Amino acid sequence: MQLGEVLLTALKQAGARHLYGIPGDFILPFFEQAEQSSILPLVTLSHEPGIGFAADGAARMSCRPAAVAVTYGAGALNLVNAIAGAFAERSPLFVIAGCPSEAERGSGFLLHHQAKTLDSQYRIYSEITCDQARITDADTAPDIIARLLRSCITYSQPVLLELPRDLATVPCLPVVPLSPLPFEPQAISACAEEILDVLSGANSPVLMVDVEIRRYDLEDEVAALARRLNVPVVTTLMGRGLLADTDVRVLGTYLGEAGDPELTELVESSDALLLLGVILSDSNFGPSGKRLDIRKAMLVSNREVQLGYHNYHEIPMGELIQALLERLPEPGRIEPEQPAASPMWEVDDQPLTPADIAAGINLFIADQPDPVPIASDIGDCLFTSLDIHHTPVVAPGYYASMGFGVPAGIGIQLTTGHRPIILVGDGAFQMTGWELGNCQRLEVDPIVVLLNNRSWEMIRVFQPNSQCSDLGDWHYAGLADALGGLGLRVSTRRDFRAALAEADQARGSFVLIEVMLESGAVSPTLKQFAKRLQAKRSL
Ligand SMILES: Cc1ncc(Cc2csc(CCOP(=O)(O)OP(=O)(O)O)c2C)c(N)n1
Ligand SMILES: [Mg+2]
Repeated sequence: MQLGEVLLTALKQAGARHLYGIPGDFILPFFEQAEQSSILPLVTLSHEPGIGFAADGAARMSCRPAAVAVTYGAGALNLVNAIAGAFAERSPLFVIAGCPSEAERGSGFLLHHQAKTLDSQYRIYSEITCDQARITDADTAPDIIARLLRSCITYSQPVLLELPRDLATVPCLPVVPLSPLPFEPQAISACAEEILDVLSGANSPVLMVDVEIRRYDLEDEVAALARRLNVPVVTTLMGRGLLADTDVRVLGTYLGEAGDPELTELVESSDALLLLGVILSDSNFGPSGKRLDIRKAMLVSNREVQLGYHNYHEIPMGELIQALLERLPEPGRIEPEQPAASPMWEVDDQPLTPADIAAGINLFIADQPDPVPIASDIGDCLFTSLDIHHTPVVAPGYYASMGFGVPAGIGIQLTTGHRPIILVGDGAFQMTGWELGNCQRLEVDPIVVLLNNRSWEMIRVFQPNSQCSDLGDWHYAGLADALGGLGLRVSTRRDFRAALAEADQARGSFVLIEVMLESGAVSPTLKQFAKRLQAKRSL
């Protein structure tokens, strides 16, 4: 096989389902191989940020690595922000960036697409990937690819492979996958027993879960652990929607003083907080009323366990959860929780609020036979998604880059086959919403709920007299037809309900429901969140 085909085969064997990318001359031989070999279906969008967010959405929802291929310099550097978000939020993306051949490097010319030096791309990516390598010959290529795949999967973070344009087509031996990184079984046992000691001696233990339990595809195991521990379960902001496909009763999302007071008190007064897969970020803990005493918590994250004043190293979360389960009795029969009665929703001519959007979507999801995954962008749509019950949600709640929602929704439908609902504000839609123009060609048909408040409202919440936040009214629903979809502009609860029903029947093309919000209409959670964060910053 040729090196490019060996790489595609190894990516497929590691779980990648598509190759996302935008070509350029430095990566063109590899693109040709991808097209001709069909080892991985090639997905192109219109702009590298879109490609990165789509691959990220696919990786997060499938719990498998996603592959992204771009050209040298202009392509790879255009992709940087999406990869930085994947790095921060622990999403396993395998980035293949074209680069000059040895002969071109020695030409003495400044090469097109080069930044400061020929190695600038590599150095920039070293800041947003957990491992990097440049292929220099076919002999070492299989081991390099095997190492990068193991790093990508082990740490659930992006890696960079630089592929010189002249090497994609050289003959190459297959990749032999590396065995998982070693760990110490005794350390796993000691750690599990210490955690169980702390939990059994506690008065108010609480289990908090976050994105890593999905990244390592451990939601079912965590659900079994929650049943056996029989302790209250909450998620972080980023972990919203976790365990939705299990029978575990999740009490809700911890939002500190911006959230439910009882849940906040339960978490902040706990004397044994087990943080499984939790990222200690300001978005997850910023609005905390009193500073969480992390020494009273047990943090399991990134192959480390922090317990009181000591740490365990190289503790794979899956191995630890298995060790805990082995030491806990099977639970008694648990009555499956009756699904919460869908809130009665007045279908009237009242103007829509963000809370109405969540209520309408909850009712829509309750009527659907298939799962309805949610992709949310940043803005008040993220806080609106917190009120959407029991469905998997993918959102950049920590790195918080705008533009994630629409492309991520496209990637989610490509990888799961389920029609997603995409929540996006008008500002973020202006950045990457145009990728909807690719839906017909890609045969995906997401339902997009666009919160049009004609403003960067989240900016205005933090800076009320902001003039620059005014965006004007772009009439987004009117653009849908030109992009190959159906556009519906709504402003009342009755209209929104009818639009969702119409969208449900309109398969085969995206449906853009443009929700007109009154100026200043924001979710109570965003208001509280901003107030809390500002109060802390002014200390
Ligand atoms: C790539 C990037 N550039 C700027 C920013 C900073 C920001 C965070 S939220 C926001 C306004 C979002 O406006 P939108 O209309 O989408 O939503 P809403 O607030 O509900 O009205 C900005 C500019 C971020 N997060 N990412
Ligand atoms: Mg807006």
